[in-house]
Amino acid sequence: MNRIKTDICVIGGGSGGLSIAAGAVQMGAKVVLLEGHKMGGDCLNYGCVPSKALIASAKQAHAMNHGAVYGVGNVSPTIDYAAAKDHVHDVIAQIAPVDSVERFEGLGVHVISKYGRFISRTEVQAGDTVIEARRFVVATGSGPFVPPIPGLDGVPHYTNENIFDLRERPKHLIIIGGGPIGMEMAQAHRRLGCEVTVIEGAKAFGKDDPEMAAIVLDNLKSEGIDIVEEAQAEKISGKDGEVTVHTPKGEFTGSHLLIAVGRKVNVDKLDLETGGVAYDRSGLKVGSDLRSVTNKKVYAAGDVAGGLQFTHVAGYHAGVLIRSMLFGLPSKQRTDHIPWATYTDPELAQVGLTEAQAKKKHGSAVEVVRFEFHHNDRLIAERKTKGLIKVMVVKGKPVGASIAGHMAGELISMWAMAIANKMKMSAIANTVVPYPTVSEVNKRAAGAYFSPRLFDNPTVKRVVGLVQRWLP
Ligand SMILES: Cc1cc2nc3c(=O)[nH]c(=O)nc-3n(C[C@H](O)[C@H](O)[C@H](O)COP(=O)(O)OP(=O)(O)OC[C@H]3O[C@@H](n4cnc5c(N)ncnc54)[C@H](O)[C@@H]3O)c2cc1C
Ligand SMILES: NC(=O)c1ccc[n+]([C@@H]2O[C@H](COP(=O)([O-])OP(=O)(O)OC[C@H]3O[C@@H](n4cnc5c(N)ncnc54)[C@H](O)[C@@H]3O)[C@@H](O)[C@H]2O)c1
Repeated sequence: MNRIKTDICVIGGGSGGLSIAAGAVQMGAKVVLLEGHKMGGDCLNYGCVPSKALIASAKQAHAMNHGAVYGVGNVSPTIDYAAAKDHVHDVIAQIAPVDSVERFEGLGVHVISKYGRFISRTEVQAGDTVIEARRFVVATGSGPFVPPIPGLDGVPHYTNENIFDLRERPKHLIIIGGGPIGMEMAQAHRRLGCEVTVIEGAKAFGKDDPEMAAIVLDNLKSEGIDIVEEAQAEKISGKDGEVTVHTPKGEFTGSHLLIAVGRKVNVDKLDLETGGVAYDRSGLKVGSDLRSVTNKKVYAAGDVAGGLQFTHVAGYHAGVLIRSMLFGLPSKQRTDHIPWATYTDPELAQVGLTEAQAKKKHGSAVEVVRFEFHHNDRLIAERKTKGLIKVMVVKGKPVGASIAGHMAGELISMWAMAIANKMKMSAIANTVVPYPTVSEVNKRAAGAYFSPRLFDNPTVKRVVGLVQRWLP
């Protein structure tokens, strides 16, 4: 058995683990990184990257079919589903070197391509190596949760781990789960020529503001996606090529089945009990400093840390941990400024509190300002006018923003910056943005906050009247 002593041992080479390893080694720490499967983790191999690449194929197909309104005749594109998957894998391959063993070894990280498990409170074993570290970071991510629905075991089905390898185009894809994975995949497949049915046990986009979700859902339905809400999948039957999902709202039969009902954290290979690391179904039990509540040598990052499950959150955790592990400085995570976006068309994005959450927390102190996308000149030119921004404001400061519409995922960043830095609405209103850009919707939302204060204010009118009489 080999033995290694190191400053930091990172378990998991996905979004969180790689950010921590790269940051820590470049700042002078000795780092060992354990990855039992593919470097880059879920985001690169089975998540963000392949899903956004497939969405890009779908967007292209949709554009070809919808050119006439711009004076460019509609054409019915020839869709080669297998070639779209080649594009997906080519995109993964282009990004993979950044996350590769070679790159990390080049940075000075000792990479061990094995799964790690705790063999004591201070040691982890990976293959035939025992690593003793001053600090461990568990960044083992999550995988698809496959629910125990009767009959599912006996029927072929897909998850995010194998849908990107499917090369025959599904005639009719049934998706169980109307969260971000289900809805992104639903629209991508619909636009690539599949019939699509989404079966959702509660409300689709249930974590988002219902008014904003409705804007996106209307569009998805108008593209021909059948979305059945409040229809819990209770039983599955069928065989290869003909799968039936039984729900209280009826039976739905398709050719292929995708399961997208949430995530299960990866803790089973870790032997956390032996490491004295407490955990539950949502991940390691950590404080706001991301440190295990039962073993002070152990920290968590990313999906396994029990909070929001996004790549940018895993990256943010890396920053929080580096501050505390490398410099010994107090460092806590915040969650009020974390944005997220779902990359349907139109997109759906959120940061901070939704309208309902803001009203619950701040009562009558919250003011909600709105701006509809169809007033934006650039969006009119692009014919992308379905959309709305709502900003929740308390004492002149934004506490949340919700956006449904073209480029919502880009637009939300300005509000994430404002909330992260406790900026006032005036900071957005005072910013000059180029005309004609979609970003003007942000400024117009801030303007909507000040308009009544300036234009419907009798004192302002009186002052202006007086000044005008005296000015030469
Ligand atoms: C279909 C899909 C689309 C998504 N789209 C987006 C998006 O657009 N934007 C976004 O922000 N997020 C998106 N996400 C979420 C995002 O992928 C995750 O939040 C992110 O990958 C979490 O990073 P992580 O480092 O926590 O875990 P992961 O990236 O999953 O990495 C964990 C790594 O740990 C390894 N591992 C596990 N156990 C061990 C062990 N015992 N020893 C050694 N290695 C181990 C695994 O093999 C894996 O490589 C998407 C997810 C899915 C499924
Ligand atoms: N654009 C992005 O950033 C992006 C994209 C995809 C995934 N993700 C991440 O991955 C996570 C997981 O996504 P997800 O969509 O799998 O999960 P989710 O938890 O967001 O949604 C799952 C949905 O499945 C429904 N459901 C559960 N059991 C059901 C059943 N038996 N029958 C019918 N419906 C059922 C739930 O009501 C829920 O609406 C997200 O929360 C997010 O953190 C992010």
